[in-house]
Amino acid sequence: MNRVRIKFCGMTRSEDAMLAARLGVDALGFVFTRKSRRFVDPAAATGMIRRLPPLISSVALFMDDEPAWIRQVISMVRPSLLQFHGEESATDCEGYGLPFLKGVPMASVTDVASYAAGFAGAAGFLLDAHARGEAGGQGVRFDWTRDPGLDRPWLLAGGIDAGNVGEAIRLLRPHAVDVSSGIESSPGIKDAGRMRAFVSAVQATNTQ
Ligand SMILES: O=C(O)c1ccccc1NCC(=O)[C@H](O)[C@H](O)COP(=O)(O)O
Repeated sequence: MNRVRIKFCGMTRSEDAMLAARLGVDALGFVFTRKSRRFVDPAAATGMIRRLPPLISSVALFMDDEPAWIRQVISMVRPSLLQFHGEESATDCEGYGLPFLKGVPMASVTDVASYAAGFAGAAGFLLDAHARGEAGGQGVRFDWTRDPGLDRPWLLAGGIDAGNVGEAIRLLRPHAVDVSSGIESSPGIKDAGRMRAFVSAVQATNTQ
């Protein structure tokens, strides 16, 4: 069975990013929409990313942001991937020449496969609990008995933590899990113990 990948999202501090790297996390998300409580300045994110060891993906997250801002962030940060969390169209998402993930607002989307079909160029999808127009990173989960029916890679997000990620993986077998609130002491401030526990819980499912 494939190893389930891990993405930590909403990184704002270098010490958290470095610990995530040591723990073997596959991807780190940096939130560049000012709608977020986890907004990080692109210069600060660039510094964090440059200190990371090779082969860890950096993901730049936006939500209905101005193209000029997105281009500015890309030219400074040089992320591996983009993540769009709002009402961006497929054309919007494809316009930057980088692989991208599209967030799926599960509270509003009943047919996930049809939604995904509208984004043929997506590298993958991030299924999150919130409704259309709402920010992610709320620590809320969706109904994990819903089969998304996707034949492309997707990340499970929303309300996962060390205590429930094992159950989530067993039920859904996502390509990856994405967590923000579940490893934090407050928005954007990651907790070392919660990060360690989360990675251990995911690794335990990889040996089952
Ligand atoms: O994290 C945010 O503040 C945020 C704001 C606006 C749009 C998206 C946002 N986060 C998206 C993510 O990828 C989160 O990691 C995902 O929603 C899971 O969050 P959580 O339920 O807190 O683990």
